[in-house]
Amino acid sequence: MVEIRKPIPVAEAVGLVMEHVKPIGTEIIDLEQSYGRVLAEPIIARHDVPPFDRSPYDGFAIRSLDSKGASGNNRIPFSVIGEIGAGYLGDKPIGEKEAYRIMTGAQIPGNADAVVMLEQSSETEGGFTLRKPFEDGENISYKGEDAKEGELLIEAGSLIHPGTIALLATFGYAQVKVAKRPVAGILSTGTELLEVGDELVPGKIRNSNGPMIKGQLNRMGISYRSYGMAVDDLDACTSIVKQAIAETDFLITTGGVSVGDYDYLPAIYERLGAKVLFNKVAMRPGSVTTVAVLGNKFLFGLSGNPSACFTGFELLVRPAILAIMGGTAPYMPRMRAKLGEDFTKPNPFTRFIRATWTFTESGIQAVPAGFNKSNAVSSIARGNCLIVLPSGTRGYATGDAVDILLLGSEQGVSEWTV
Ligand SMILES: Nc1nc2c(c(=O)[nH]1)N[C@H]1C(S)=C(S)[C@@H](COP(=O)(O)OP(=O)(O)OC[C@H]3O[C@@H](n4cnc5c(N)ncnc54)[C@H](O)[C@@H]3O)O[C@H]1N2
Ligand code: MOO
Ligand SMILES: [Mg+2]
Repeated sequence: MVEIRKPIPVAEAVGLVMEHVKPIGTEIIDLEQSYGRVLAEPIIARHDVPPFDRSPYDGFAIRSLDSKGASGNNRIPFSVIGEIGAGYLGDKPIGEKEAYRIMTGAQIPGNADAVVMLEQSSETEGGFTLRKPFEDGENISYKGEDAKEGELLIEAGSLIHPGTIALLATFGYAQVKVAKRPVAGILSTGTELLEVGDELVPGKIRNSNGPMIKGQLNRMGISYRSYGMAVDDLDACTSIVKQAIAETDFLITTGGVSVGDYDYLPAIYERLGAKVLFNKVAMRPGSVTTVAVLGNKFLFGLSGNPSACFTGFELLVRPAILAIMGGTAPYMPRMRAKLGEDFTKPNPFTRFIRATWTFTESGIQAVPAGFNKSNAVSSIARGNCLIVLPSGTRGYATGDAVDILLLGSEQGVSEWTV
């Protein structure tokens, strides 16, 4: 008798996975290796930025009071007493109608309080003239205007991107405390599978899920151990899964999770004593996506169907990995878009359609990326988002407003909204 599985809503599946996340701990690494890692400490300004009043332009540092009354008809002459390039200091105080020639980034000297851009001056022998008055503070970039010492700038749990690295470098973090990265195990199951380099033979197909999952992990900077491909044999698969979960922090398997005669993952979870969180999700593709937990490790049983496998990874595995690393924005960003094509099929489950979003005159439009069944591989090679069509309606028409989830985005969001 075939097992009848009870589908749970996608949000519930995501919630169950997130409830079982165990943080992986932290380590200290070189700043230059930190791209893509999750910050394990907040960034608090160690000093003011900029650390001194400085010139935002190439020009002349003056005392504003000396420019009072300047106009086209009343040009005021200044004499230049020295030059300050960025990195140098002006040591003499500025006297009446005196100025330093100053370059962008240089510290404002003693009693100067304004900067005249080179373009705002007419150079003369030994100096320049002004044709407009300057205010106290005009063209000064003030100490602390960007960040004040002690200010909380970035929270722990944020993903380190190139801008974060710039901020850390500004405060002298040659090393930074980040979350450790879990190591994934990957196993593709299926007697029908050939290696990528093999010639096709009748009844067989090449393993595309294994390489795809590696790509999805690479995109996140997560390393993995590959356990290759396993034929559908319960004993052999059980021992590979056992070994894999002992050697890695979590295991992703593809295939063998449905109700077929050779779908052995459910039996393997039972043999290992793993707790199955769910084995049916009200989504398509990926309804058979199964997640189990053994000790503090996840066993992600992704579908063998390529589109379902891809979607299961993005919706359930990716946020779990980010949360294991303490990431506080683990979900794909969402936008509203106009559907670019009719989608008339009824929707018993929430549908995730691989699509391309573009910006058009009438706003953001999302067009499905072609053949969209669970077993499709062509459409996963196209597109940049997933259209979300909630269940329980009769269909969708061109122009309907829909949610889309952005794929491949470095920055995530903290709330699951589908
Ligand atoms: N009686 C039922 N049959 C099926 C159901 C169901 O509810 N009742 N669910 C269907 C759904 S939905 C999906 S999705 C698939 C899931 O199947 P499995 O996860 O068990 O995966 P397999 O049976 O191993 O393979 C399915 C399909 O995918 C191909 N495949 C597998 N591995 C790979 C790989 N590494 N690279 C490329 N393609 C792969 C495999 O050859 C099959 O065509 O079950 C439905 N059936
Ligand atoms: O798990 Mo399936 O992808 O819904 O066709
Ligand atoms: Mg199957």
